[in-house]
Amino acid sequence: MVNVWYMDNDTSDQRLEHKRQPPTCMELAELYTKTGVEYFKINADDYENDKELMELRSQRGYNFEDEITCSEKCLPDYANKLKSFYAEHLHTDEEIRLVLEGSGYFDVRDSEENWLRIQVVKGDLIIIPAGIYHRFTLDTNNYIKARRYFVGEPVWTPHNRPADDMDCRKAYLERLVQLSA
Ligand SMILES: CSCCC(=O)/C(O)=C/O
Ligand SMILES: [Fe+2]
Repeated sequence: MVNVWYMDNDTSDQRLEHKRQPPTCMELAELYTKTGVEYFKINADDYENDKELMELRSQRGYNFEDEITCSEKCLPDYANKLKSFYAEHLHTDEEIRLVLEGSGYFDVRDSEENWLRIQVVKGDLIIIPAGIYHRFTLDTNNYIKARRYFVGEPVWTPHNRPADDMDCRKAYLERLVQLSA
C-alpha cells in the first residue's frame, strides 16, 4: 500500500523521508478528496496484461506510453533534470506514472499549502491532476524506472510556480472545491 505523510519543514537532503514528528499519515481516500491525486496498484511484472491498467488505458484514452529511468547512468542531463523535477510546478495535463522498479517521492500541495509526500514503489500507479502544484524526487536509493502515459501528443512541460493565472490551475481549484464538498 502506498504511504502518504505530511512533510516537515526541514530543508536538508530532499531524498530523506521528511516525516513530521510525530508522523502525520494520510489514507488514500483522503488524499483523493484533499488533492484529487488517484492511486492504483498494478502488477508491474506483467503490466501489459494487468486488467486494471487495461481498463484505465481504454476508459481514459491513454494512447501514448513510454519509459523513463532516473539514475545517474540512464538519465541524460541527470543533475539538471532532477533539479527541475524538484522545482514546484504544474502541468496542463495529468501526470501518470507506473513504477516498474525502484522508488521515489511525489510531493503535492494540499489546499492549505502543506506538502504531502507520496512514496511510490514498484507497482504503484499514480495520477497527478493537471493544475496541482507538485514536485518529484528520488529517495536515497537514487533509482526509479517508470512508465509514462498520456492522452494524445505528450506535453511534459513543467510550469514553475507561480502559475496561478493558467486555465488548468483555475479548473483544478474549482474541481477541488467539488471533491472536498
Ligand atoms: C518518476 S517520473 C520522473 C518525474 C517526472 O516525470 C515529472 O514530470 C515530475 O514532475
Ligand atoms: Fe511534474
